[in-house]
Amino acid sequence: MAAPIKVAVTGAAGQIAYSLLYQIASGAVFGPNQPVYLHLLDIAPMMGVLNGVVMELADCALPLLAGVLPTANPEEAFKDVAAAFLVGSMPRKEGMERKDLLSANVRIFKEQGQALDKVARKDVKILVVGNPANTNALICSKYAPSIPRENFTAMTRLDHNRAQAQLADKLGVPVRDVKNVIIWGNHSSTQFPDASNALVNVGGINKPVPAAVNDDEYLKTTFVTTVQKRGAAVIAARKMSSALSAAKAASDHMRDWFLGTGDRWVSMGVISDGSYGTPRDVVFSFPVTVTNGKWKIVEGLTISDFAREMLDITGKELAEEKRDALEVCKD
Ligand SMILES: NC(=O)c1ccc[n+]([C@@H]2O[C@H](COP(=O)([O-])OP(=O)(O)OC[C@H]3O[C@@H](n4cnc5c(N)ncnc54)[C@H](O)[C@@H]3O)[C@@H](O)[C@H]2O)c1
Ligand SMILES: O=C(O)CC[C@H](O)C(=O)O
Repeated sequence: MAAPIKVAVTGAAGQIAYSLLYQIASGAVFGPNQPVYLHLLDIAPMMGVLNGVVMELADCALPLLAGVLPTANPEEAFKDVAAAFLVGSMPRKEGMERKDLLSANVRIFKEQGQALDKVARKDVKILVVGNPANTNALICSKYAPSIPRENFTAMTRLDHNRAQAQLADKLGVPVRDVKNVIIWGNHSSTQFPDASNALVNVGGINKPVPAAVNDDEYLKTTFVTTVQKRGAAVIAARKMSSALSAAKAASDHMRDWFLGTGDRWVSMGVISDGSYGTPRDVVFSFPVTVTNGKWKIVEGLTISDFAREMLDITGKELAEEKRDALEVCKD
């Protein structure tokens, strides 16, 4: 058995963490032979609730859980961590605009970037879940200059999983038989869910999804808007933002980053190098593959005129969010 790794989860008393912690502590993320020591961060008024979560984790009697540290101090939470799930921040409620979140949440990621910079391992892998996730990841990285920028990622895996599930449903196949959908851009309603390179396994042979669906209009309209608006639809139905599916997506993202993507690509918000004509230095969701713990943007895909337009819209929103966030962080 390997030595335990320290893993931080922020917003640990919240609803996403309530599903996520079990997945991490049961081995679903770092593998069945990797013990974990959980560092759980939340704000001081939530320490009572957090202690309840700590009790429940103990009561799960999980063999891979080497220990738990609940804390309200970011520097304690991030000390020597190999992985950090940055979930803690305010979720959007019905009636709130996503932009309302930016000023409320972006400061949290400035402070946490500074703490990570001081005390985390320099090879720490950071996944930002808290919204606006892409821009929060960018800000966190900006305030942690001693950690490589490629170690900061934002979660678009939930959108990726949603897109895969929509296509599987449309084609009447199990979700595992669809691969290589892409979420481009921001984790927001400007994201571009793209099925043009997706494959479906039919009788052991991979076929292009566009040919199998045979309905371009659906792929450009209903498919795109359903995925773009899925988070809002869950909020409207549950009166709370998605949590079970968000936790599953966070597990998928970190597992694939640590253990590799195999024969499929996945969507991750990563620092843009300008690939596919996107704005540089924003956290943009691309198709990536991962080997030996390093992600790489999938290159050489054809971008249609329709896709170009969609990539430009979401890129413009990210550039605007970056400007607004830097303004908020000035003081
Ligand atoms: N990227 C995605 O796909 C995705 C999907 C779903 C939700 N989200 C986002 O995830 C975030 C969390 O959602 P939730 O449903 O778990 O919310 P929640 O309100 O249930 O929990 C959030 C927790 O964060 C804590 N918190 C607030 N400020 C903190 C700070 N400075 N440090 C540490 N903890 C802090 C709160 O006390 C609370 O316990 C929201 O921003 C939500 O919009 C993102
Ligand atoms: O606030 C939103 O619009 C969405 C919340 C969450 O990010 C999701 O995708 O389910």
